[in-house]
Amino acid sequence: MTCAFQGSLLDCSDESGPRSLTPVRTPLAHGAWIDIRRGWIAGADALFERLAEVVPWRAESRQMYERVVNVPRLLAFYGEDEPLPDPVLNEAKCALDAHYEPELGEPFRTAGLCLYRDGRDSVAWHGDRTGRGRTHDTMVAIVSVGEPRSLLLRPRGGGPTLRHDLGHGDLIVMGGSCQRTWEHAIPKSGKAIGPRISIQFRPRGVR
Ligand SMILES: O=C(O)CCC(=O)C(=O)O
Ligand SMILES: [Fe+2]
Repeated sequence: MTCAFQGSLLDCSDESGPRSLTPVRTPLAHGAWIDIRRGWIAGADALFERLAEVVPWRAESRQMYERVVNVPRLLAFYGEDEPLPDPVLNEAKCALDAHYEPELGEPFRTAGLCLYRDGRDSVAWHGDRTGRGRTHDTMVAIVSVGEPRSLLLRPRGGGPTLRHDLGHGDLIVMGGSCQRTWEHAIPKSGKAIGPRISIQFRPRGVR
């Protein structure tokens, strides 16, 4: 993928697309950290509408003991060579690479998309530990559009839970040892909550 946009466009907040990438870093215990950039994507509501429409959302099911249960969210996955479903996601990936590649040592390669239709959709506590995230430091960058949902983080060995409400173009990057020493979750909510889409950019071999 080529990055055909000028750095200065990033600061053009009337345009849709990523604004300047000026995250605030919070070090966590055990060598993990998170970066947060609120309202990173301009035009996030329109991006939500386009993604809800064009992405081929799939329901997944999972064997749970002797039952097959539906995973309570819709999913789509774009592998390394697959075109992303919206040009703003290309711009976001290029901006993430420009900012993080010197530290990460490699570009982000894949994009996983999740659609939480309402407060009943959720994802249980987990680390992105399929592949290299289990053994190596890495980064997972998540862009959120639509209605904010709480992303919870807690140390794997126990400790207080952190909570960040993410939506409307917010960016969070989980880095360092976060996928193996911490867990994250999007809990169900009993409130009437509108839909949210998250876009997770990951390097090769991290899932
Ligand atoms: O929706 C989110 O922000 C989190 C998604 C997530 O943790 C995952 O798909 O691995
Ligand atoms: Fe995850």
